[in-house]
Amino acid sequence: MDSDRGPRPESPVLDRIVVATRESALALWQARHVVDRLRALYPWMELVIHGMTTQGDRILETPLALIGGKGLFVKELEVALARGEADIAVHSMKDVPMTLPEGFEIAAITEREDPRDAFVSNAYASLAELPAGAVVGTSSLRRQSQIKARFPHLEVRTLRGNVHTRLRKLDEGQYDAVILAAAGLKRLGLAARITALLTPEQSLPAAGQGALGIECRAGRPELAQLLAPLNHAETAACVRAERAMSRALAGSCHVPLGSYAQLADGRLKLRGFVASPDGSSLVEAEETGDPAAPEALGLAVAASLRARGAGQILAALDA
Ligand SMILES: NCc1[nH]cc(CCC(=O)O)c1CC(=O)O
Repeated sequence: MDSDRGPRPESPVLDRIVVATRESALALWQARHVVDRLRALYPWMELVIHGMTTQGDRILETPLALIGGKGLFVKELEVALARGEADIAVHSMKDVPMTLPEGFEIAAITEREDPRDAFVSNAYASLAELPAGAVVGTSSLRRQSQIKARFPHLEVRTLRGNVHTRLRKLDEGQYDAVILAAAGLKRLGLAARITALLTPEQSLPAAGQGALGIECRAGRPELAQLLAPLNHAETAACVRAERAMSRALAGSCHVPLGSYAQLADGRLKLRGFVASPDGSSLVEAEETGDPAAPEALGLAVAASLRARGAGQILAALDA
């Protein structure tokens, strides 16, 4: 029973996968990327993209931290999975809450694109060159706290919307510079807009930045098995360490924190920071551990941060 999609197994358990995605240009790129990879692996498979608008896309002016966080980009896609309207959802791992709701799993984490933050400006070459009072656009507490701690003479202003909207607001002159994820710009063919890449010392990335996660309902082993080849083991180890650190510090987008792991010489190195939103307090820590036990490393860095005063910063946020 060969179809025009090429040879297929005698009796496939699954011959159609519906992919739920948001409809921003970046989300669609990410969904198509996963579809292309699945098509290369399973040419006989029918692959359907199911575009959806989420709360996070509808509420555009308010900083996400004030309206329920980045989970707003994920929840509606999970409802589609729960209802059986879609089989998988493709997310930027940095938008995925640190604890998934019961009944869902991340079946694969794809190879990381550039995890760094990018400085984008039409007039200045780098953060260091911005004059006192220059206006930098970002709505991420993580980026804001680091800029305020390291470049206290700059003014940080809210910037929301999808990648194209943010660049338009820069080009209209509303900001002297904006900070965006390099991964998003590169995926959208906008790498030429990157004025400078920020080093991890200037702006430590968010947990999971640059990696995609493929989510499905738990308890679908036949689906999980089809997705497994898309998992990139090194990226997954890094992202698991980063997320464990963030989770241990009650990570959400209400908390300015960053977490960034790298593999080198068979060891996993994880750096993290926690800061107050205005950057007046910022603590950093770094530990090295076994890539086979990434969560343990995440917990170790969280403990180091607490030993350096992260607990007080977190307590002040709750107050
Ligand atoms: N918060 C929105 C978001 N989620 C993921 C990315 C970029 C791609 C990625 O990190 O995988 C972006 C845009 C940005 O932060 O500039």
